[in-house]
Amino acid sequence: MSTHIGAQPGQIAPTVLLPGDPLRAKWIAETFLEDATCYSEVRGMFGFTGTWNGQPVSVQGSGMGQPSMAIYVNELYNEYDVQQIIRVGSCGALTADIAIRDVVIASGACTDSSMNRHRFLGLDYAPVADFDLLRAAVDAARAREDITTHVGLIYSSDSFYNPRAAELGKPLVDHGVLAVEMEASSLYTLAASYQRKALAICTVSDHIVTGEETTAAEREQTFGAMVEVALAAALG
Ligand SMILES: O=P(O)(O)O[C@H]1O[C@H](CO)[C@@H](O)[C@H]1O
Ligand SMILES: O=c1cc[nH]c(=O)[nH]1
Repeated sequence: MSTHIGAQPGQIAPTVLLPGDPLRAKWIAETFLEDATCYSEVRGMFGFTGTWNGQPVSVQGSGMGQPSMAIYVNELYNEYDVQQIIRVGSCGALTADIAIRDVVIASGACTDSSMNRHRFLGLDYAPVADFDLLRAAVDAARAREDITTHVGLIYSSDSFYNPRAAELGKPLVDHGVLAVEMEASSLYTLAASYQRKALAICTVSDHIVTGEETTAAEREQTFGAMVEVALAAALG
C-alpha cells in the first residue's frame, strides 16, 4: 500500500473517478459500478474498484483542496500506475447564466494557490485538461437532454470561505471564468508532470450570484449525470 491509500498493487484500475467527498465515492461505486469492492478506508478516504460496461474503473475520494487532492493523485499516478483521472466534483457558479445543477467541464483552471508558483519558480503555468477526455466529455454531455453543460475555465481556490471573494472573483469573471472549486488546477498540473490524462467535471452545488445552494446529502448522492458523463468519456 502507499502512504495514504490502503490498496495492493493491481487493486486500482487504470481509470479513476475522483470526487472530493469520500461518501460521494461510496455512492458512485454502489450506484454506477458492478461488483465494486472497497480497497481503502485509510483516513476514511474511501476507494473502490468495480466495473462499468465490463471495464475496470476505480473511484477514490480526494478530500477538499489542492494539498489533500495532490496526495492522492501523486500516489495514484506514481504508485498505482493510474493512466487517467476524472474529477467528479461540486462547484459554485460565478455567473448568472449558469444554473444550480448545471454541469461545468473545465478546459483549464486558474488558481490562487501557491502550489504551482512554487513548482514553476514564480512563472505562471497554464493547467489544461487532456484534450481527448475533454472532447469526449463535451460530446457525451451535450448529447444529453437532462443537463445543461458549460465548457471553459474554472477557478481552483484555496479558500471556500474567502473574505475577498467578490474582489478576486470579478476580474476572473470578466475574463470568462465560469465557476469556483478547489482542486482542478493542481490535478491538471500533476497529470502533465506524470504525462497522464486528467479532466475535471463539476456539478453546480452553489450559486455565488443568487445564493442558491444544495444540501450536503444532495452533493453526496444526486450528481449522477456528471458521473455518467465521466464514465462515458473515459471508457465509452
Ligand atoms: O464536492 P467536492 O468534489 O469536494 O468539490 C468541492 O466541494 C468542496 C467544498 O465544499 C471542495 O472540495 C470543492 O472543490
Ligand atoms: O469550492 C467550492 C465548491 C462548491 N461551491 C463553492 O462555492 N465553492
